[in-house]
Amino acid sequence: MIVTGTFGASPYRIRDLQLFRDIDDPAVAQALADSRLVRLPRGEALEDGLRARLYILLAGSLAVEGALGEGNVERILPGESVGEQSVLDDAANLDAIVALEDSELLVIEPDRVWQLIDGHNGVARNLLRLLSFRIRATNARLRRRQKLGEFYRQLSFNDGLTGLYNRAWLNDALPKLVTRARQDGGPLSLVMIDLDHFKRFNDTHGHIAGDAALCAAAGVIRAGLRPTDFAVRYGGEEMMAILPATPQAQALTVAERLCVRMREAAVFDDMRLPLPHVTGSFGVATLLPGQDERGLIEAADAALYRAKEAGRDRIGT
Ligand SMILES: Nc1nc2c(ncn2[C@@H]2O[C@H](COP(=O)(O)OP(=O)(O)OP(=O)(O)O)[C@@H](O)[C@H]2O)c(=O)[nH]1
Repeated sequence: MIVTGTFGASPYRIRDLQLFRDIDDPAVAQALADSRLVRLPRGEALEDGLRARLYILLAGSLAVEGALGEGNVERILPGESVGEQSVLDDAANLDAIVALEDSELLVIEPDRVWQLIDGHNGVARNLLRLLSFRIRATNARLRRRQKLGEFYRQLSFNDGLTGLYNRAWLNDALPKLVTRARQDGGPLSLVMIDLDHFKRFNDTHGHIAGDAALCAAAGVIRAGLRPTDFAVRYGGEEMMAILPATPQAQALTVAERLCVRMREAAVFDDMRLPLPHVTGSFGVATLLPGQDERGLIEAADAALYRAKEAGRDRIGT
């Protein structure tokens, strides 16, 4: 950063600067006459950015990476200012300010800023307008970020292939569902589902056809549940249906329905040629008093094992 002179000796005029918009008072220009001008070569950072000063860009352009960080860069163009908030609350300016091209800035020391605010209503009004604009812009950015965060959160809870909830979702949601069931004293059932001889299906028809079969099975499960139930891909070719407020007998009916529909579901690969149907084995368990989510999963797993042992394509309890 190189000091190049003073504002009074420069060709710049206050009417071109946002903070002095609509102010045609020679006293304001006079108050700025001995304020320094500095040159910031392209790529260089404003080193004394930690000091509470007001900078007005006269030529060039700046990138300001604000407190929101993470690539949230604001571009400052000639006539615009940075640092006004630091001057007002006398706090360090933590923004990283870098010249995007060779730039020239007017530096106004905090005492001078206050002098201008106290002495000229127009400056105070313009400053309020600038701050209001910044608050609005920051709020809009935060809202966008919040929406994006929610979008990625949803994405991180879904299985990319089948669109069902994934294991991360299960780890987060199942303990809550168990706690709620305990508090309400209502039943909670879980159906563990495993596609039969899926290795053979993959080996015979290829992995892509296997993916299509997984999607078809997921579609059967999703379509066969109530809106209050949850369909999860537990891992590989294992899926799960979580049935809140559902006693064992009703859960068995649901599992039976899914088993029949899976047996009948058409599976297509990319060539749109129908492939052999896949079947599934189902293990049903209902939350017992004192049981936690782990115990519930283990009980459903054990029931699934019994269905496999009994010949597959059926329900185990
Ligand atoms: N196409 C495809 N296959 C998968 C995916 N995830 C797991 N698999 C396959 O699923 C198969 C599971 O095989 P096993 O665990 O031996 O079970 P199985 O052949 O279904 O046998 P049983 O469960 O005893 O009926 C393996 O071949 C895995 O490669 C996937 O995302 N896509």
